[in-house]
Amino acid sequence: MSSQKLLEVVESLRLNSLLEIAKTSRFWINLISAYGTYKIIYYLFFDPLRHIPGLWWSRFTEFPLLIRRFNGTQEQYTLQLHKRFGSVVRVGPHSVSVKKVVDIRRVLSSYKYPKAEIYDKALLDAEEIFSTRDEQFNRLRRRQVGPAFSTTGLDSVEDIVLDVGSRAFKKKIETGIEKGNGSYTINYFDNFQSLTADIIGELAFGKSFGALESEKPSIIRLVNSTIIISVLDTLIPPVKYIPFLFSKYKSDKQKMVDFTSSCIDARREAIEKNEFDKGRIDILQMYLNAHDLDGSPITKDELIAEIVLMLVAGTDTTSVTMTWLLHFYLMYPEVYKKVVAEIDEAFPDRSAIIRYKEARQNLPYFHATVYECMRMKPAVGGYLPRDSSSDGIQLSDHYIPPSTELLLFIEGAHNDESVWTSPKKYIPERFMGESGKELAKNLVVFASGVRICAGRK
Ligand code: HEM
Repeated sequence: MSSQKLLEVVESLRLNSLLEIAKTSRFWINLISAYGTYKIIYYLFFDPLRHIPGLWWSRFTEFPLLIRRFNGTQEQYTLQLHKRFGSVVRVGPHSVSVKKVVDIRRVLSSYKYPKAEIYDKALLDAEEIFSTRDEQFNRLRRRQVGPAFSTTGLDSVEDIVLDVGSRAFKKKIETGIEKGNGSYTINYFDNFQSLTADIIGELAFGKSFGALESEKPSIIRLVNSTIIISVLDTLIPPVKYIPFLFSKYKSDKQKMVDFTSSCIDARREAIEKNEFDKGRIDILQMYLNAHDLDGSPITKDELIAEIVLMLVAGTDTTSVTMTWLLHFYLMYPEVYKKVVAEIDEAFPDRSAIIRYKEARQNLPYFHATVYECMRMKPAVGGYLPRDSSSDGIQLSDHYIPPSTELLLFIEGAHNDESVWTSPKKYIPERFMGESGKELAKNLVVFASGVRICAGRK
């Protein structure tokens, strides 16, 4: 027998005996005990997050938190955890929830603590301003689109916004009341959603979607499908490669892309034919004028991704906020009466449309009610996940080691007793006067710092 053959026999014998051992229950009991012992020793003596308070399971898994995310109780649950454990709470093997405004603002103040890995999955395939974790890329995009959100930019489109927004909505309600002989039933969330989509349509796609006039606006379905299929692609990667799975959502997403592409072409054509108003500074125009880091114009795929992102980022956030504001007015009629009295006094002509600057200057109480609404019901609720960077970070009394996911808890910040008195109560007056202006700086409804919401104005 050659030495090679001998070696093969010995190998197979070893393998066979190993397989025999693996068949015994004792082997598995020993293996599990060894793993358990290793984990216990690790979590007691070596786990870098072992000093952060939290429930015992958080050392092993984030699963219980995930369940609460899906059943819609994450916010109340995390608030309870903070009440019990303090301003920084461990909620998973590598993640902590952060509640204090001062800590959250510190993390958000610089690019040193980038968006966490979860953002890597963009809405469409191309990188865009929101999901990028790259500082240079984000700076570039913010610079490029910035003029569209500046005071000059917003002034240049205010009439368009008023036309597709306030005037269109007023007309719809008046017509409805007329047709209904003085009575008109309206789903205000749906209408706010359509109205917001139409405005973003004008600013980012170059035309209103006509959603407000439609009974069942297809653009809302396309946006929702795009979000759903993008989330499914992220959670279950094979979905992307099996054509018949969730085909309706996939086809809607493709329609969304095709539609956006046709809007970009239409604007380009209007520019070529000199039919475009050069004084108009909007999102689409800013991106059409922009160049990438290497000096080349933004590609069509990148353009589409940026434009669709604006619609997704702006529609539900704004309409949910408007809906909550109306809810608060209904729940607190005395607040509503004060708002109406303030408007009547500053703008006695009820048929006139109030412009942004006039409202800003003359309606402090109205603005206070909006701030208080956003404090209590932030449209982007839950967590903003960030990475603790390669140096780690000191937050309140805790040092958070590198590579930890910092879950910046918005409702937590908006209920931080060191900042807000009686945080559970709706008190718009807290935002009045000079002290109110200072207090408003503690709102993180639009995040804060370098990645603050680009569309917050
Ligand atoms: C009440 C309305 C809105 C709220 C509460 C809101 C909230 C936020 C928040 C919390 C973020 C940070 C998200 C994170 O870091 O994960 C954000 C980012 C962003 N928002 Fe808004 N948003 C609103 C409206 C809008 C509108 C109308 C637009 C555009 C038309 C917009 C565009 C963006 C963009 C582009 C970013 C990404 C900025 C960056 O990462 O540099 N948002 N928004």
